[in-house]
Amino acid sequence: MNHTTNQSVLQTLGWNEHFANLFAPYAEQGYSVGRITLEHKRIYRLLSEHGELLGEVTGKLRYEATGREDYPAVGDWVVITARPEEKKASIHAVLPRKSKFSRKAAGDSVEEQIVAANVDTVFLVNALNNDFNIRRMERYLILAWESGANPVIVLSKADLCDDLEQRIADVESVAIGVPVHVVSAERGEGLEQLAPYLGCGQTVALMGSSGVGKSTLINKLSGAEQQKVNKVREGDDRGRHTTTHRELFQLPDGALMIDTPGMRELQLWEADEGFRGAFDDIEQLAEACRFNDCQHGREPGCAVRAAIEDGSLEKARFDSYLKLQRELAHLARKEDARLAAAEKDKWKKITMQARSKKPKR
Ligand SMILES: Nc1nc2c(ncn2[C@@H]2O[C@H](COP(=O)(O)OP(=O)(O)OP(=O)(O)O)[C@@H](O)[C@H]2O)c(=O)[nH]1
Ligand SMILES: [Zn+2]
Repeated sequence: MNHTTNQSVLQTLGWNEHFANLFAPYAEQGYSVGRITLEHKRIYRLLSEHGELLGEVTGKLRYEATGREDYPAVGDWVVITARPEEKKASIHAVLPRKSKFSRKAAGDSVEEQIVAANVDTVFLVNALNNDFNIRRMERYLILAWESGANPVIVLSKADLCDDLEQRIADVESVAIGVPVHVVSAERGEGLEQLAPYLGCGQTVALMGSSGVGKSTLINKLSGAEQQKVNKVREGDDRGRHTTTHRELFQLPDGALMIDTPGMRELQLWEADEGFRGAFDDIEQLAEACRFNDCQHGREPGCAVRAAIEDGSLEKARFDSYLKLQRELAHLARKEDARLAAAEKDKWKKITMQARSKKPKR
């Protein structure tokens, strides 16, 4: 492959100048680059200028990793040496992420797990039928603002809604400045509004609870025939067909869609910035409180309570603000405890090493 073909293959995967600059020092040393489409037990599927490869991280990367977040995630650009004849690659490094969605890793450990990286736009999907939930939307907005991707609200199942105006007004009251689009995937209505986010090389992720219509939407955006769009059929060496699962895949118009199970059930992870972004209205009100550290309880001169009393701030939104704030504070305390334990552990190891180096008497 000549240089221009390589570049154009990468561009269809979302490569751009930003990543090219980060990659430059590696390029000089002869490394290639790939984009992760699937992770399973630390085996990675990736797309590259050499086609699709199975990747494994090098011992050096593993050695230098301090936590799960240092390993590749779906959507990551990784520095590789490719062995195209074996369809394999060694993964040497992960390029710094432009955006990332994190959640607490499963189990008791308090560890960050990245479920999607380098997402340009996240579609926050909420159904307009009985499942409609404005409080859930606030939670998704925190995650979106924290991630660094641009949130876009997609209100689905428009065909099942008869008070559309009211619903849109409700959404706009919590999603200040966020684009809102109303669609019915089933009827194929409103989907053209999503086109601007789905240009060639753009990466889009879907977030929304079970049953809101994410799969239906993906199917519609992928063209009608494909039932399960993230299952791509392809021939293997023996000419039989095998089904390959991917969590990052290309839509016909050239966008990259990320649909990981992790995105579908994202729990809050540390999100101070995201919290401030999602509750910018309340944060701004709070600036007018008499006391800097006003808790908006019984303090005199509280601008937030005044806004609730005069009806300009909804009580339910304020309650939600407090609840999410508590949840994040709880998470932060657990994380602090984990860091303290890790620090203690480290010193224990160092002390033990020092002891073992002492000459035996
Ligand atoms: N009336 C109506 N029904 C829809 C629409 N979109 C999806 N549905 C239906 O809603 C149900 C759930 O849709 P899915 O696309 O499977 O939802 P999902 O978000 O992918 O759900 P999970 O896979 O559980 O996360 C299905 O029965 C769809 O047929 C729509 O625009 N209108
Ligand atoms: Zn106050």
